[in-house]
Amino acid sequence: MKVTVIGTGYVGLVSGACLADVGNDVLCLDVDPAKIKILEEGGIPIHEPGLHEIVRRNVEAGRLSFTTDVEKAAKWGVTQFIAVGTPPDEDGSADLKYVIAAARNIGKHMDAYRVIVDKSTVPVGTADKVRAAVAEELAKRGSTTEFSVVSNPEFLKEGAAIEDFMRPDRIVVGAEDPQAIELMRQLYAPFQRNHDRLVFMDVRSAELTKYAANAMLATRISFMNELANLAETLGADIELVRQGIGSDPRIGWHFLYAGCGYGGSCFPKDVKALIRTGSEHGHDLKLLGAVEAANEIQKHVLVDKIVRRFGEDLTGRHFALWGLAFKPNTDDMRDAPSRVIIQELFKRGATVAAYDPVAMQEAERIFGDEPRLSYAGRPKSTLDNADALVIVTEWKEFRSPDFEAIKSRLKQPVMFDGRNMYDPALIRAEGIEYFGIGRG
Ligand SMILES: NC(=O)c1ccc[n+]([C@@H]2O[C@H](COP(=O)([O-])OP(=O)(O)OC[C@H]3O[C@@H](n4cnc5c(N)ncnc54)[C@H](O)[C@@H]3O)[C@@H](O)[C@H]2O)c1
Ligand SMILES: O=c1ccn([C@@H]2O[C@H](COP(=O)(O)OP(=O)(O)O[C@H]3O[C@H](CO)[C@@H](O)[C@H](O)[C@H]3O)[C@@H](O)[C@H]2O)c(=O)[nH]1
Repeated sequence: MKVTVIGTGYVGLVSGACLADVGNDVLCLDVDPAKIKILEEGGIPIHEPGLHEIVRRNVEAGRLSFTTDVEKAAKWGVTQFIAVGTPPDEDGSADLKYVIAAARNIGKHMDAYRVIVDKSTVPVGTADKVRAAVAEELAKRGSTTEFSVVSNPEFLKEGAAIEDFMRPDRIVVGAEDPQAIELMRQLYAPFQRNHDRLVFMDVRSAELTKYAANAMLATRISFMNELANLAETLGADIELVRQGIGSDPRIGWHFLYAGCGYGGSCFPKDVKALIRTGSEHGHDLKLLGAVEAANEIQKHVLVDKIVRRFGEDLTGRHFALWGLAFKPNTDDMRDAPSRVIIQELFKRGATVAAYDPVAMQEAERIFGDEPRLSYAGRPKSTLDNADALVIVTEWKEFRSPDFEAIKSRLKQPVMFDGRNMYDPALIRAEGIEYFGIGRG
């Protein structure tokens, strides 16, 4: 099938590459010429494990190409995936300007039946807006070309995006037009391993399903974070509590890790957008308001611990910080807790030496030539003259650190572990003063 994917970010590029990998002819469009140039030259604008290889393979096979030409893109695929960003607007609602611009470009140039697939995370009712925008552009040029609009939200996680796309738990498709349903069934047939993963529903339910999933996951995390803070005061260990409740299949093991807050490009913005959708329709989603508020508090928990240990005024203090990305295996720092932690340390007069396996370039872009922030090529090199080590992202390479180096190179052996990577008893036995999240 000829497929167009609009937007070559984390979702668009992964979707385009995976759809090409199962034999489709995919054209990826982006309005950012710099991104397309990188892709055309064989590079990858983002860090996502396995993505480079799959892109390279499909470009070489002639199944995957890139363009900034909106007309070519609209005329290419019978399915047109919209996978552009939907960042929060000032009022918290999802800003649909990129989605609508993409839809208009399709309407301006399409010359045959098209299935327009909303893959971006968009509020309920967006398919109607996309349909109206396309219809308006067609009407302007007197075209009666037919089209369908389908909702097909994406559930991939950064860092595991290829695996998630290739072996999805479910593929949600909101569609009403039988021709569009059949096309989506054909397109996704190669991704259905041993059972049917396609869940067909009406468009509005599909749009809401995406927000429901993210809001539920964010709720679990905020619940565990609040409980961790309570556990700490009560002298209980949240890690043991996690093990105690996760074994109940009604609760399950996933997404129960307390930490220094959830970040990324999805949970914060999607929780906000769902709250906003609720209020627009007369529903005060109190639970989600609390989820969001608890997460804001949680992003400050590590600095609160640092202040309790070193005092409110951190002038002259220097901290080693491991992990800048919002989670491991990505260079994404959108809404990353590290950003809040670093700013809060600066505010109190401290300086920071940071290490991250892949996100340091992104941090340089965000912080510019900030003199209070330096970067090290290795985790150990951040430790020299630092008052304490602060761990913000649970990269695998931090799992078995060199405790001797931590003890000898820090001014005093103090560790703040924002992801509960270590057993407090073992770290303390090493002679390191240890502060985790909710560890009794
Ligand atoms: N990142 C994730 O893990 C993830 C997972 C599931 C769903 N989503 C959702 O998918 C959507 C995309 O997210 P992302 O992280 O891939 O975004 P991103 O910011 O990484 O990429 C979006 C891309 O779209 C391009 N773009 C914007 N307007 C365009 C237009 N009119 N035509 C062509 N290209 C255009 C931008 O230049 C950019 O390259 C969002 O709605 C997001 O909520 C993201
Ligand atoms: O037990 C947990 C699990 C995650 N997190 C944090 O939660 C955030 C989000 O993590 P994760 O969900 O793994 O990453 P994303 O790539 O943001 O993926 C989420 O958001 C995507 C975009 O909508 C969805 O497609 C995915 O299904 C959904 O998991 C990160 O800051 C994690 O550190 C915790 O604090 N505790």
